[in-house]
Amino acid sequence: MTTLLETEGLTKRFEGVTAVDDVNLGVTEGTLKSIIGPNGAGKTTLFNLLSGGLEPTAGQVRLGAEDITGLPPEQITRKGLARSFQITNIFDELSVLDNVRIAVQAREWGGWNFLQHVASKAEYREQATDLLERVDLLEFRDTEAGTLSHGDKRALELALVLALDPVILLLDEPFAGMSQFEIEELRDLLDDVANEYTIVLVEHNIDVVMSVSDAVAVLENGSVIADAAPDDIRDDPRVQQAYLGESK
Ligand SMILES: Nc1ncnc2c1ncn2[C@@H]1O[C@H](COP(=O)(O)OP(=O)(O)OP(=O)(O)O)[C@@H](O)[C@H]1O
Repeated sequence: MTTLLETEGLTKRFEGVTAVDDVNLGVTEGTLKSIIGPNGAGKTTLFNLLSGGLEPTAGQVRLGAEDITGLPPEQITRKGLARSFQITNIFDELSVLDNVRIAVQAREWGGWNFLQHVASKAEYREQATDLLERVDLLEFRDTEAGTLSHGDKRALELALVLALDPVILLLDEPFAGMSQFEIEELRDLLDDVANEYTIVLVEHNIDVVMSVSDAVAVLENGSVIADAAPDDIRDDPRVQQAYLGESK
């Protein structure tokens, strides 16, 4: 099986803190890998190193055979690694459909700066409609995006990421702040999307992680202390001590 995304010796030091410490991770094509760990373990920092938001102090990030270390986020996105933008990327006053249409068009134009011409292009509209169907939001196509429920905004956000036509998706705590009902809906959607895409999920919700992941990497103090199938992670005493025990 092909490793699509890989880090080697990835390290990020802030003043006095090694947030990510010599991390070697691989994400196999077609799988969903979750990254978990207690507060301050380095998950967000790792996520930002993978997606280009931060430059590492040392080490490498590879997408396929290509070294993408230190590239700016837009370039990394263009190479096929798309990260979720945590709702802030949604245009509240625009309709749900227009939000996705702009994202599709941004991809075609190679970036987010080319928002003109959005009104007329039938093919963008068609692609956007397909994506809304994909994330079960078609019934809300004409709704103002800002009025969607929290859960539906997450689904819209997923459509925006898919609009970039990625080879790999990085999702940063998509389940945060959701009701149980919304969690279950988004989990089903994620499960479905995971059949088609390679996904990296940073997530606090252990139940979700255990049910959707093919593999789980556990960070503690910036280091990977375990990286295995969910069942093995559940049974790993170091993980129980570092993380799972904490949430009980
Ligand atoms: N910009 C920064 N400057 C200095 N220290 C930082 C910076 N960003 C993160 N850190 C430190 O790096 C460590 C890892 O933080 P990070 O936010 O990556 O952890 P996390 O696992 O995402 O935590 P959480 O689950 O609370 O979001 C922490 O000790 C944090 O205080």
